[in-house]
Amino acid sequence: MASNGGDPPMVVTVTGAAGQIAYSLLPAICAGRMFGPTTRVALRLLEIPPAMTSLGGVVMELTDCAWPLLASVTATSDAAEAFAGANAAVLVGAFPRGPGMERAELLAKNAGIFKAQGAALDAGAAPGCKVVVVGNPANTNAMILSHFAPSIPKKNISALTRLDHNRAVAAVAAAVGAPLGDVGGVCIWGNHSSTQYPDVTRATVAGKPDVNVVEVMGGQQALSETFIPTIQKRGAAIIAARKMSSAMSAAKAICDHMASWVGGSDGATVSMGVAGAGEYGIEAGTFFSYPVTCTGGEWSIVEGLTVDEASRKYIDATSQELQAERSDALSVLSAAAESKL
Ligand SMILES: NC(=O)C1=CN([C@@H]2O[C@H](COP(=O)(O)OP(=O)(O)OC[C@H]3O[C@@H](n4cnc5c(N)ncnc54)[C@H](O)[C@@H]3O)[C@@H](O)[C@H]2O)C=CC1
Ligand SMILES: O=C([O-])CC(=O)C(=O)O
Repeated sequence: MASNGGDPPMVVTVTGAAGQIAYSLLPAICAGRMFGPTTRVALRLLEIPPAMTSLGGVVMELTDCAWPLLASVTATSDAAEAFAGANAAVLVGAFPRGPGMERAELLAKNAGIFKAQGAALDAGAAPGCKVVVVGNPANTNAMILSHFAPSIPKKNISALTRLDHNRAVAAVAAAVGAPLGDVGGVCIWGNHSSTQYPDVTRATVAGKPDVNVVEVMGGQQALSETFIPTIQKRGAAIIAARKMSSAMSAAKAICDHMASWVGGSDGATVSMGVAGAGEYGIEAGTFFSYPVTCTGGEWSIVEGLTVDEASRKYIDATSQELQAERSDALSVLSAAAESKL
């Protein structure tokens, strides 16, 4: 991964910086988990005014950690200040869902945040700024953000589905009794929601070419009845248990997402919510989770995969949900924006 030892630090904006994901994420960034062990970072932390006192405490803690890679910290409730010169932006700030809610129900609360922050990014981000949207509903919020940030290339905006990917990899590794790092070929298709399709039909185990992961996991019916709904509903299970949504695992996934994107995925397939060009029959421009590889700071959708009939049904269902969320976003946002989204 690139070093910037003698260069100006990388400007990294994190929104929702006083929230629970950020509390796990910020130390991981400062420890080099996102941009590597030699890249210094200048953190720009954005919060809403009522959370600024709490954010002040987070800043005190970051300072007290004495991170060698932390060049500076700015805490602000001004989006223009937070995004000015950003080389990377992690958009966490949003309302989380509570027990019994679907993520799409957050749209009415969160759409306005991504409209405003899209405009602020558009005005101030550094050229080449890489953006990951975490706040839910993440795919649709990424679409809204992209619309209001027309100067930022769509390829530089993404939605986080790496948490779902990591959940699926962990489940496969446990099922086949292999180390996590040996599992490959797993991916998440579609929306970061309960319609997502965690796909293990091409999963492999390094050094064990004879292992058929689908068979070891009980065959297609068992996948449909157990594995797939377990991954789809994992976020809800965590909320039911913690009374708060996932945070530690979300922070880890955000670091993985950015580390793969910036530093490369070493040929491995990972999952990112990105605006494709119509691959696999998905409407072009939809922020859809695809299997991707990353190299040279760019993601590429893995093309030419065979999609079996069962997989196609799941992919179509999650695609339809995203189209419905898009319509909901249209009705939530202003009439002026509606005609163009
Ligand atoms: N894509 C994914 O895989 C995941 C997404 N999430 C989502 O991430 C979001 C944040 O989750 P948590 O950190 O647990 O929530 P949290 O409630 O602990 O923290 C969110 C923070 O965002 C702040 N905030 C609200 N509006 C803001 C704005 N306009 N600008 C800046 N900050 C703002 C709040 O003051 C709060 O401190 C939620 O929408 C949650 O559903 C959570 C886990 C995984
Ligand atoms: O489920 C939620 O609302 C939080 C989240 O996105 C996840 O844990 O995947």
